[in-house]
Amino acid sequence: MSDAVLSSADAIALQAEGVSRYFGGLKAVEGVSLTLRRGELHAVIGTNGAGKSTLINLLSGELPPSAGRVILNGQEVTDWSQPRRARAGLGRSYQRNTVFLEFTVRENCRLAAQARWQRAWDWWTPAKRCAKAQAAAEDALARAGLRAVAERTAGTLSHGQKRQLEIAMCLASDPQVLLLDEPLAGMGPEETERMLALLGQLKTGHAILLVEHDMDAVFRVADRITVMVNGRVIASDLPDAIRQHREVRIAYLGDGH
Ligand SMILES: Nc1ncnc2c1ncn2[C@@H]1O[C@H](COP(=O)(O)OP(=O)(O)OP(=O)(O)O)[C@@H](O)[C@H]1O
Repeated sequence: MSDAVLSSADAIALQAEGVSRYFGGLKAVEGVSLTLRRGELHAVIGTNGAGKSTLINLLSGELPPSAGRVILNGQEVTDWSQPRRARAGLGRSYQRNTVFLEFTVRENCRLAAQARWQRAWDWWTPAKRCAKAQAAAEDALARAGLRAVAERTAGTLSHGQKRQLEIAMCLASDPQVLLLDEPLAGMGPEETERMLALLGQLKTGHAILLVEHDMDAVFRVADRITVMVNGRVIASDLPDAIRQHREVRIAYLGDGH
């Protein structure tokens, strides 16, 4: 079959088709299909161990699926490595902090940008002379609202600023699709507000898949919500419909009324 998958809507940025991942006998992700559109923030929620991070790993290419297909911008990428998917426009952030604490905010962004364009490089050229990576890093710093602290050592940032920096590092690789794993974890109210504002802005130019436990935040920013329980999708709909969804209320929100 041809790599090119015909898509009726150009707006579709990323698709999972019947994606599964087994760890021995454990079905961590089972037959998940999901569509992520440009300009959309699509949240994936579910209880601990529901398979959300595993799903992100399958989409980003960090884990191969046991079954199913992943399609990025109309092209099947199931067999592509994570770096190859990143070069094709798929960016991700992690639950754990991946910032280099001893480097400045700007240096962290430049490193992330360099990873994106390394193929086009002469490795003997010092990093700071790579104009494309520099420009991408500066743009990412500005979009993430971190210009004022660009020269600060990352280790001196607040927790919320570090999470913002992670988003900036993701943006520095110039992705069209952002996979964000719990960007609000451990944030106070003010930091949460700042991050939600940032996500709202980023939505315009990106397709965003957000895994998040903060339900208030999810229902405020999400255009669509997919609910996972025990590796499976039990509902995928607009936020208002998810709120009313009986199975979701029983399985996840804790009541059936
Ligand atoms: N590398 C692995 N090897 C074995 N089991 C794994 C592995 N990664 C995840 N699992 C298991 O797969 C299931 C789904 O885990 P996953 O981390 O995807 O859930 P999650 O929804 O992201 O949970 P949380 O909200 O707690 O982060 C869990 O039972 C977990 O223990």
